[in-house]
Amino acid sequence: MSEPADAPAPPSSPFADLAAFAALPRLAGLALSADGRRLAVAVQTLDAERKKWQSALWEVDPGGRRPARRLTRSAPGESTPTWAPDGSLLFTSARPDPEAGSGSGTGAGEDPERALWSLPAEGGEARLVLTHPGGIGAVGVAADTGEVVVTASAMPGATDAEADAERRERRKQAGVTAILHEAYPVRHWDADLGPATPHVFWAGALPADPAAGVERPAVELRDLTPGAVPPSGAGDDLHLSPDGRLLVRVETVPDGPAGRRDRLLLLETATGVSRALVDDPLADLSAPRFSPDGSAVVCVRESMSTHDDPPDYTLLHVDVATGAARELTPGFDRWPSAPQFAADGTTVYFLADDDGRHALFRVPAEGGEPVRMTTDGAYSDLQVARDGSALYALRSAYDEPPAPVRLDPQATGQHPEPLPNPGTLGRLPGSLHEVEATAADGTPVRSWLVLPEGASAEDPAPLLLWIHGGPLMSWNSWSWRWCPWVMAARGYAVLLPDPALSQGYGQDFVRRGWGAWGEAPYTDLMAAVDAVEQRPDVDETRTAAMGGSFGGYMANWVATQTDRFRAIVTHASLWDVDSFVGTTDAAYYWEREWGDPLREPKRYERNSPHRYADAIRTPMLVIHGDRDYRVPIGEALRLWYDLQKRGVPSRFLYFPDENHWVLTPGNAQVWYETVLNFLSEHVHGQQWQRPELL
Ligand SMILES: CSCC[C@H](NC(C)=O)C(=O)N[C@@H](C)C(=O)N[C@@H](CO)C(=O)O
Repeated sequence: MSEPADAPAPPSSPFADLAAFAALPRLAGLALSADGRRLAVAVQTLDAERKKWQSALWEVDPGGRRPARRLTRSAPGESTPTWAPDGSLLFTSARPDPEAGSGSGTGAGEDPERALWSLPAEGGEARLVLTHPGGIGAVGVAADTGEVVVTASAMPGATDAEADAERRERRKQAGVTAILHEAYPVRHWDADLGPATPHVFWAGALPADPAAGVERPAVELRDLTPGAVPPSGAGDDLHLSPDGRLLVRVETVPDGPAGRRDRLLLLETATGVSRALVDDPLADLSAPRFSPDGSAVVCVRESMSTHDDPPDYTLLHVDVATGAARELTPGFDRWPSAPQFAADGTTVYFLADDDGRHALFRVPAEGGEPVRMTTDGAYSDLQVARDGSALYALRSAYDEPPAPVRLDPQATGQHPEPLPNPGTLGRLPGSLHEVEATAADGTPVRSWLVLPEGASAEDPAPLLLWIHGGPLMSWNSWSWRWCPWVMAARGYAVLLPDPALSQGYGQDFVRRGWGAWGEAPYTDLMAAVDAVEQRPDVDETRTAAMGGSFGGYMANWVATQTDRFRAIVTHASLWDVDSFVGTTDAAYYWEREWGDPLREPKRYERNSPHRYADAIRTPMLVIHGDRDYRVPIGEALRLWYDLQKRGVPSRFLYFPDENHWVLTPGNAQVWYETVLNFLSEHVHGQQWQRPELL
């Protein structure tokens, strides 16, 4: 948690200048080399034209001594860093092959698809390793042998890359982009599913660099999933055993006429023969990881939610030979994720939301009590040193963007050591506090509160309630997309509450809001606002509310229930829950909770904001991207029409080519600019300023 330092705030905080904010480096995707001596991290920065974020790979010293250094550079950028046991660094990139024409498959004059590249251990130029007409997705490397699997989308009926490329070309030449679906679902986030389907391909041992003048041998891809069928295909969630003999992967299978669920498959890489490892009709399985000796797999089991019960998560320890599975975290009242074995296989590390943090835990592989190892912050990309000496991860917090850290594999209560990296920020324009309110039923509701510099009883700050999405999530990590510091730099206090349905407070806290989104989640939010409005440094007469996705649902709901806010911003929001559930990319996910609207209309009638549109008095800013398949654009179109029809002062910021998020720097800047101008108009009573570029 940050407290204001004695030194005055730098006058030119990047959070006060949207262009400078967009230019801050953003870190993601950490990878530790097999010898534990090198870390690679992907760093996004603006491209030369400031039109897109470009990802490059940087090396970070695990010892914390040497400064980070940039390893790769190209206009399309590089991502998915993965070390091979020989010390070479594999990554994916859509950069052109300097040797195009030598049989690499990326022809001159065409935009190449994302391919697999290798940067030699000793440095020098990266070389192109393999391509596929559908582009390379995930990359898996066997820890001991260095053998490689990749995922790539293949056209139906194509038996090799040549046939695949030919089928794509025929569609292109004929001007056909249509997709014929015969099964649900048809879209995912912002991607159309089909006609190509993801497959897993075996690349095996990658050939060593040839001698000068000798042509590089082509890598043959063998399809390990020839039966992958639309719409789901073979996903990216997979892991190779250390000896490369086995692959464990998540397979999505039909669950009823229009439902899907995920099971674990075990596959022999030499033969492609596979068997179900965990196939549970009442649960989704994910995140499988082999033990260091390959005899066991640890994975996440998510029980399928029902009309009455939210999902619950646990870790399974599965014996590879017999398929016998046992729960590793029974009775643990948090939702474990991203499990991994310790170097000696005796312990499993995992992450879980806990009390406004995304903490690192460990549990004995034999089973036992999970132990929380970290105090503050949110961890991801955990890397286990093979000699057991250290753990590495990206750590962020509400007041710190993701950065690499070193952790002790044993200690609890850790404040890990930060490693030199290119993403370190200067001072933030305010301070972060943790606050607690009490709901009407006595349940504690905790929130983060960002206070701008100078907020005091003499000069109280206007308040912005920011509601998180999910809804089964928690405010616990840095967000570039929902950055409260941009608001703090303009003098707003920002309240980030975790109401009923949030993760990290136990199953009963989720259950309080299940199927009743307009009840406890809403009243918890109001309790949190009531409590901070008592503070002398917060101005209870100048308040606004905003949220995205489920948070947008809630912003809409708030608009229908109270006039206490001066303005409401609703991004990618659900308005008519019935139409949302039927048109989102995974309708079956939501119908488990909400029910079929024709047979069980009650929840829809009680909790859908559109039914209470007549009650809205608060000015609203509606924001939506047309390529949002999670919350389809129809929600915003109808909300906007309903507001206009009723004469509610409102504006609609429409992004024709953005998705659920806003992913380009220019659009992200006008997103913040429009939101800030809308707040200035209604919270501060200033003249509306139309952003110059809109
Ligand atoms: C862990 S909560 C479930 C997320 C949910 N998943 C599906 C399959 O729909 C989801 O995407 N919910 C959105 C409506 C939402 O609120 N998304 C949040 C979080 O991803 C957002 O901030 O966009």
